[in-house]
Amino acid sequence: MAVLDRKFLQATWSLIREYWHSEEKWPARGLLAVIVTLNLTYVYILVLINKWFNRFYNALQNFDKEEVFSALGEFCLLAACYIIVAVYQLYLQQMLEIKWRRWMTHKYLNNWLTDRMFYRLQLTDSYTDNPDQRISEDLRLFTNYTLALSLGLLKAFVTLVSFIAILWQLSGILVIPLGSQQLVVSGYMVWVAIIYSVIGTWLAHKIGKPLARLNFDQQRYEADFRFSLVRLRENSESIAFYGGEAREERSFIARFGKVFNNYWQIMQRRKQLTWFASGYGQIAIIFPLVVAMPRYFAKEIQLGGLLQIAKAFDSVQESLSYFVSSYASIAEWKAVVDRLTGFISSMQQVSTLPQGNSVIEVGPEAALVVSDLSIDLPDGQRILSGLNLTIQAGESLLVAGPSGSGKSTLLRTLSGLWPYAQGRITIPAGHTFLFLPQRSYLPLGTLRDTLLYPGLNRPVADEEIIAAMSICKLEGLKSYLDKTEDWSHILSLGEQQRIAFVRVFIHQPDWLFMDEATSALDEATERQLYGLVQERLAGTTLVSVGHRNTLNSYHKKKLSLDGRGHWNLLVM
Ligand SMILES: Nc1ncnc2c1ncn2[C@@H]1O[C@H](COP(=O)(O)OP(=O)(O)OP(=O)(O)O)[C@@H](O)[C@H]1O
Repeated sequence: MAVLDRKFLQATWSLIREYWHSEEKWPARGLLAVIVTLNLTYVYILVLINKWFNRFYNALQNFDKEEVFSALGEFCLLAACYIIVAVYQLYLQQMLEIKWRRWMTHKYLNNWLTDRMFYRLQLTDSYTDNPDQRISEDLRLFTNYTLALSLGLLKAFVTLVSFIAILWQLSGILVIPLGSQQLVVSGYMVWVAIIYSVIGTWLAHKIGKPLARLNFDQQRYEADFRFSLVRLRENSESIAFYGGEAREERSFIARFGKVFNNYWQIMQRRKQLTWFASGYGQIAIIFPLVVAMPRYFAKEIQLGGLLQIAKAFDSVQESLSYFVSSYASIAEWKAVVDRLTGFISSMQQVSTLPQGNSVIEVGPEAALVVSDLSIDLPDGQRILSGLNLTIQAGESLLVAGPSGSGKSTLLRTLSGLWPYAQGRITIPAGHTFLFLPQRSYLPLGTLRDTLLYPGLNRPVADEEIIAAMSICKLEGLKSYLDKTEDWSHILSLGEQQRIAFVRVFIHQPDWLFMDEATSALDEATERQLYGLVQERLAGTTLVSVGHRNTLNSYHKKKLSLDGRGHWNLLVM
């Protein structure tokens, strides 16, 4: 099967092997062993039921009442075992699946969040669409398909071996007269089943091959469509102000158009596959009876034998046709593996790029020393060239310059986020740093969680939080500390910026970097907050980015950037 090529199998194996060699390997392997045993038991019960058919129908044909009732008793026993095995087989398989998924999800989340991978992925060219979907959806599908398909394959194989033996015994010998010669075929029903299944598999492959690509695309289009809807929800107010509904609707319709068109192609393919698979399945019901009938009419076998042959043929044919019946699932599984492999290789590619913090080192001085620092854009354009700067602890610096001149990018570089920088930045050992972006991030959760974000390694009493809220003029919100809301939609931009100042007063960092952190506030509030920072965090070094002239008076030095690489440092 070209779909299951060597490269795909290698990629799948490298996805699979991690869990089975992890710290959870022994419980997982134990559980798998139980599931495999149940699968084998299941096939064994099927073999017993197949033999039972012979006994029961022969008893019926011979009007042997006693034997019929005894066979019915045997059937009850077999059915009870069958039910127990079927229930636990599925239950334990699902248990293994969710444990495997949990392990993979934790691992992928960790990889995505370590070394700011989530940020660096979107900075680089190595574009991975919807990483969130890789983690939430594809890992689920991967564990589900991998277990279902591999256990299905095992079951098909064991069924095949068991029933080929039975079918071979039951087939007897077929003698085909060829003129004056005779062709003697042993186990002819086995050969018929093999030919029937090989033709079926080949045809299913021909018809179903494009499904792998189509399923891959479908997942991506669905995710893009969903993501655009989420963006509307998140930016509802801006869109409503702009009156952008018509533009949004056009874009939704265009995205959904891709979902629709791709699904339409999937439908067509599935229709062809269903035409074929159901026709193939129907023929399989009658085909063995017809082929085995000559021996029945020749009175070589009884009715029970005929039915047993038909059932055995069914089992052999069904397991040989495993690829036909699971073609759609295999195609989807391949799409999932391709997406996960793409995601992993993007992460690997990004991890080989220089880290944003590769220019940063820790030094003994209580100062931040920038030596010969140059910053580029991802396309190689230089926006800052050869910056030399020393900020002593306790000093204050304002970074100014026209919009787009690279002020925020300088802050990103100082915080170790921006990978396109050369030179050296020495930061003081043991000092704490806090960076406030222009748009304060408000996580989902209670107001208390939001105010303490990203968390402290000491307990913070409510009194301390409320005191910080009061000086930032947010005491009106103190009754909402335990309320869970989407705060970024409720609070005004100015309130959100004041929340960032509450964080400053609670975290009390040694170094505070603020990127236009007061841009949404009136000048009086800005003055009050800067005054409070100078008064209450007297030892804190302040580095601000901003346009307003009012900021000049809170800083001792001013660094001006022009966005073409030049810079100028002024002591005020
Ligand atoms: N992830 C990115 N990929 C490509 N270019 C980027 C990226 N981030 C920023 N830039 C570009 O870098 C330049 C500097 O951006 P930056 O945000 O540092 O400017 P700024 O001086 O802070 O502007 P403003 O005052 O408007 O906030 C801009 O031209 C911007 O388009």
